Formats: sequence, C-alpha cells, structure tokens
Amino acid sequence: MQRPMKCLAVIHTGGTIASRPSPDGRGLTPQQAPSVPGLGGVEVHDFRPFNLPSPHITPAHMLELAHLIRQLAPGHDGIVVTHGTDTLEETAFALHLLLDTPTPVVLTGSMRHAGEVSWDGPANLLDAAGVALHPQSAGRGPLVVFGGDIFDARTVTKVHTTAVDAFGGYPGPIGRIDRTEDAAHVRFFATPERRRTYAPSRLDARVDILYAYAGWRGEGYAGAQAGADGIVIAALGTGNLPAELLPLIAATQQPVIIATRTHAGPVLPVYGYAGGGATLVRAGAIPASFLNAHKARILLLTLLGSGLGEQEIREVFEEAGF
Ligand SMILES: NC(=O)C[C@H](N)C(=O)O
Repeated sequence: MQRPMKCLAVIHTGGTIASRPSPDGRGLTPQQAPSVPGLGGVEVHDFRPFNLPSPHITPAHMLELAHLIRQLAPGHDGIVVTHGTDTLEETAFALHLLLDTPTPVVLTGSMRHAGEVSWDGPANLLDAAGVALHPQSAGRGPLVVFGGDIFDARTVTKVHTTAVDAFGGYPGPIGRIDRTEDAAHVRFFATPERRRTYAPSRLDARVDILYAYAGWRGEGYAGAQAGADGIVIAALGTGNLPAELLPLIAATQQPVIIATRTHAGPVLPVYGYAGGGATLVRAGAIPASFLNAHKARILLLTLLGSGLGEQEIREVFEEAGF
C-alpha cells in the first residue's frame, strides 16, 4: 500500500541543537530535542535513542545509530540525525562505512543554542529535512548539511569552534540547499565516489591517536604500543616524523596508520630521510590517504571490528576502500 504522504524520521542524539543553559548555572547541557519547523505535507517521526553532548558519543553509539537507521530506512523517505558538532564528522563517517541503505541519511546540528538570538538549529534542521527528502539525495551515502552547504561524510570536517559555518573540508561541499518562502532549492555539484560498506559486530577495539610535533621523540608511544589494537599518528606534512619514531614503528606489531595533522591533502611516502614517509612505509606503516586522523581511526576500528587482518587493512587504506 502506498504511504499517503512523505515520511521523515528525525533521530535526536543531543548536542548544542538540543541544549539550553542549565538552570543550576553549570553551563550549556543537552535538554530538549528541537522539532522540525513548518514541514507541510510531511509526516515526521521523532526518535531519541540518547541525548548526549557529542564529546560523550562513542563508537558503540555510532553502531547503535546504524542499527536504528537500518530498521527505520524501509519505512521512511528520508532520515535526519541531529548531533553535536564536535564529533559529528566521526559519526557521519562511521555511518558512511556501516550503511548501505539508499534512503538518504542527513546529519546536522547547530552552533548556537535555542536561547541565543542567532540560534541556527531550526534552519539547519529544515535544510537537513529538505535534503533528506530530495529525490536526488538517494544513494549518495550519509550527508552532512550545515549552513546550507551539503557535504559528503568522507571529506567533511569541523573547521571552526564558534562560527555558524562550522563545517568545511577539502575539496568542499558537494551541494547546496537554499530556501525561498515556499520551496527548498537543492543542487548537487558532485557525486561521491563509490564506497565499500562493512558489517562489524563491534566497534570496541582500542585505537589510539598520537599527534606529532617538532621535537617529538616518541613520548606517549610506548603506552599505545603496549595497550592498543592499532595506532593512528597525525604526522607532519605528507606523513613524516622525527627520526626517533622510525625504530618504534618498525618494532610495532599492531597496524600503525600515518595520517597528517595538515588540514588537507594526501599522505604520500616520498621522503627518504629517517622518519620520512617512505621510510615509515618500509617499516610497515600504512598511509591514511586523504583521511584525517580521527576518521582514519574510525576506519581502523571498523576494519578491526570486521575481523580483518593487517594485510587486508593495508589493502583497504591503499585502495581507498572507504
Ligand atoms: N555545537 C555543538 O554541538 C558543540 C557541542 N559541544 C557538542 O558537540 O555537543
């Protein structure tokens, strides 16, 4: 039987978009999920699996969200996920790796809370709903909509701590939504590359991220090597490190992924001085391609949770299977 009108699922997870100043003066806390303003002719179903500031979101929450979306997708034309902005890109990328549903899934949030004159929650929510219900959004994988820009989950990243245009990332938005009084105008400029999806039973491996800096001699590395199932390093430039790291990486049994702390561009094994990218790869490290360190971590968690071994993990990163 055909559904009478379009059905939108809105999954609220917390974040500033659900926050208010706490009555006891502690500061902002997630309290009340917002409702989608003025969506005529659309049946909206709200879900609240948890209500958290996004620094409290874990990979287990991401897996739970993926299960919920899989259940909801067949009965809805689009799905919006509201989320705190701090870790939104990690959840978006996890869903990108976990979901193969054609139903559009769109994440959004806000940078200002409901008590501020510049509250951006309602506009972002309405934009996200407009994109989620747009026929051309299907089959593109999870998207992030913020400030009218549409981003793909693989490349989007938070670029500002306070501005309402808080999201960007190289090479930028893949589309745009603008609203006039009576219509939403959605334009896509690019189609995301094909991606592989994975079905891990758990996302509970321990993957540590270490951040490189001038003069790093490997402080903190031993702890990661002793306890983690995998290590991601936010390295320098095209994926280079101080010389002291080379023997440490060569002696590590777990996968070591080399990302970059630079904000855009690939990791390439070109430099041959001790600690240069070429020497790290010869020592067994795996370049993260264009993924930032925290997305490389989500990918490694997903691959470890799917039971992949080191060689298969290497192939996924090398062949950009994400
Ligand atoms: N704008 C926000 O949503 C930031 C908030 N700290 C969060 O990520 O939950």
